Amino acid sequence: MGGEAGKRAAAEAAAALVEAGSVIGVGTGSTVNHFIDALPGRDCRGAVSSSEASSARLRELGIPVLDANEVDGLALYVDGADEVNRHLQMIKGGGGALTREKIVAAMSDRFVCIVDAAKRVGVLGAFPLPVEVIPMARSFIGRELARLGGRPVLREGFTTDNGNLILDVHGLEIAEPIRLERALNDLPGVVTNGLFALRPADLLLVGSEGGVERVER
Ligand SMILES: O=C(CO)[C@H](O)[C@H](O)COP(=O)(O)O
Repeated sequence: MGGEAGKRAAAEAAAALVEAGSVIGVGTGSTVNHFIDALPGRDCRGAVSSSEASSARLRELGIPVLDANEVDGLALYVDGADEVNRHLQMIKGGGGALTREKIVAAMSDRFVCIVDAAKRVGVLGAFPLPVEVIPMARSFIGRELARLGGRPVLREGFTTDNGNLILDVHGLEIAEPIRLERALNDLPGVVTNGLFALRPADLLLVGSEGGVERVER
C-alpha cells in the first residue's frame, strides 16, 4: 500500500488526533484532502486553512473556516509534504500554498506531517524546491538561484493565492536545509521558499504497506 491508500491511512490517523471542540490548522494537497474528508463527526470547532482550495473543501463539509487573525494560536496543524527527511525537515509547496502553510505552521504548537512512504528521502532536493517570488523580482531571483547552483523554472500559468509567482528550483542537493532556507528568504523579492527546516514537523505519520508508522522528532 503506497500512493493514495497510504495517504488516506496517514490522514485518518491524523484525524484521530483532533480534539473535540478544537480549532485546527489545515494544510493543502491530496493527502490533506483525505484528512479534511475524515473530519466530519470529530466535533472540530473550526479551521484556519492554508489555501482557497482547502477552505472550499472544509466549507463544503460544514466546517467553519476562520481568519488567521481571529485566533491566538493553534494546538495542531496537519499538512502533507513533497519530501521529508529523518529530521522531519520537509520540502513543501508542490501545490503552491507554501507561504500560507508556513504561516499556519508557525502559529501552531504541534505540526503533524502526513505522507505516503514514497515521500521519505535521505537528502532533500530531488523534488524541485518551490520559491514564491513577487512578480517584479522574477528575473533577478532566477539569476540568484542559478548562482546558488539551481535551475529555476517558472511554474507556467500559475499564480499563488497571494498573487505571486513560483519558481521551481531543480538540481539542488540540499545538504544544509536550515542554511539554504535562511539564505533564500534573505533575497529581496522572495516571499518564502518551500524548505521547512527552521520549523520541521513534530510528528510524521507515514502510511504504507504495514499500516501507519509514527516518527516523533
Ligand atoms: O505543500 C503542499 C502544497 O503546497 C503539499 O502538502 C504537498 O505538495 C504534498 O501534496 P500531496 O499531498 O498532494 O502529495
